[in-house]
Amino acid sequence: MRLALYQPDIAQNTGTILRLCACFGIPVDVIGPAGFDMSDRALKRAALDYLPHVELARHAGYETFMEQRAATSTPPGRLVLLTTKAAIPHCDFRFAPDDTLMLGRESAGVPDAVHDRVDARITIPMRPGLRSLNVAVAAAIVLGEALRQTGGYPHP
Ligand SMILES: C[S@@+](CC[C@H](N)C(=O)[O-])C[C@H]1O[C@@H](n2cnc3c(N)ncnc32)[C@H](O)[C@@H]1O
Repeated sequence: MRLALYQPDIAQNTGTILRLCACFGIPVDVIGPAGFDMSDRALKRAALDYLPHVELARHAGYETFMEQRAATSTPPGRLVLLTTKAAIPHCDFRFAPDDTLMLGRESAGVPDAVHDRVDARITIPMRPGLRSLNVAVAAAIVLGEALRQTGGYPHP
């Protein structure tokens, strides 16, 4: 399991997600350009001292991210997009241990060209009329379900 953040624009959210992934041993891909620098104080405040404990890969853009995935010696697994514009509820989706869960940017999600290129799209069901969850909250909800299904929680 991996998490990918598409052009994140709020440092606190990325810091919170990095801490989440440090705790569960989940590698993170940050797909640029991001709306902040990785040395941002707000990111560090949210991630606390967990940053050295997360495996972080940074990519200049979506194309380089996809090229790098294709270049790995083992098949990269599915790219699963979390989006409010999907029909499959995350609880009904069968996760696999090699899935990469991709989250959109806070301001605009992902562009149509990215939306159309992923292997699967899933949504966290919400009450009608409300726009979306915070990206870090969405990451925690889906990562929790994916780890539960795949037996991927750490076994201390
Ligand atoms: C603040 S939301 C983005 C809202 C943006 N206006 C849009 O139209 O996508 C940031 C990201 O959190 C994730 N997210 C938020 N709520 C979600 C939900 N109910 N289901 C799945 N993903 C969600 C998605 O990855 C989304 O791109």
